[in-house]
Amino acid sequence: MEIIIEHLHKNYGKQKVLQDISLHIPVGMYGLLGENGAGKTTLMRILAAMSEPSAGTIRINGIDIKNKKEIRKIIGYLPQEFSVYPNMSVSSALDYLGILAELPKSIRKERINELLKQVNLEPEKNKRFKNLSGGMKRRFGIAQALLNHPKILIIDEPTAGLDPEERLRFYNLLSELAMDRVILLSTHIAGDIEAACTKAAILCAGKVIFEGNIDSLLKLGNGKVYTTILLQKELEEFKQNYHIISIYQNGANISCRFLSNEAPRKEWVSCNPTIEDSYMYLLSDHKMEVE
Ligand SMILES: Nc1ncnc2c1ncn2[C@@H]1O[C@H](COP(=O)(O)OP(=O)(O)OP(=O)(O)O)[C@@H](O)[C@H]1O
Repeated sequence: MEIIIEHLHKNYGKQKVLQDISLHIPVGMYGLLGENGAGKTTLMRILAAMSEPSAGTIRINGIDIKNKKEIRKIIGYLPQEFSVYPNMSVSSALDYLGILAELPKSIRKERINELLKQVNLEPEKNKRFKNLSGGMKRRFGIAQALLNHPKILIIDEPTAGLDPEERLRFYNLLSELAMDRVILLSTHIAGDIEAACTKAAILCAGKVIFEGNIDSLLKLGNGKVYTTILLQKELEEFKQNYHIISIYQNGANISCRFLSNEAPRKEWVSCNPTIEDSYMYLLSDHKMEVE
């Protein structure tokens, strides 16, 4: 089970939304990280056979992406904005989607009960969709994506709007599902990738600027992250020279976490990078190269 993408390009008119993307996505959870507009949804829609590439090849479990009918049989897709008829109950909405997914009537009821258990929505099965919490709606979204036992699951921004507890529950569910599947999930939150994935790719303005293990992503920030104490009046000038990650006001002083390529100064304290730090470092370094 794998997704192999080679030299993929996608243009919308003159806009080059994806440029020369080559990725190998194996079994397990794989993160696709990037800022708003980086091209994550565009890539996912192409992989879900809902949009056509402008150039390049994609094979999913050896099947060419051009073979849309076969591809759709092995893929489950949860789009960023997923909704069903708001007044339908959870179980009848899943039944309706099961009909659309061409699940035979003889197995539909059993499959839906199985899925409701798997995503922990059984107690909610008679609730109207519109009355589910944000996290429950996302879990419903996973259930509908799993209707056909897909070996590949593509999930766009899974935890947008979820509270930390729901987010954790959602990732635990995905981890279970990733044992024997390819799960590709997109996010603009670096912490999500760290919590859930072993491998990731980072997209910036339609190009892959990193691909590899989370550990090697983390290492990119080594020796680049510092904290220092500034006075309020020093902050503006400091901002001009360094990429600030966070600031914390403490009376007249400001504690500032920032990125630097320079040799450390005595008033700076070196920090171990978080995945967010390394991601910010990679993005700012890439943008400087482009400028
Ligand atoms: N159907 C379309 N027609 C024209 N341009 C599009 C279309 N879909 C996306 N784009 C453009 O492609 C670029 C990438 O959009 P995309 O939705 O793939 O980014 P994203 O990384 O998923 O962003 P977000 O995190 O905000 O969802 C954007 O500039 C967007 O405006």
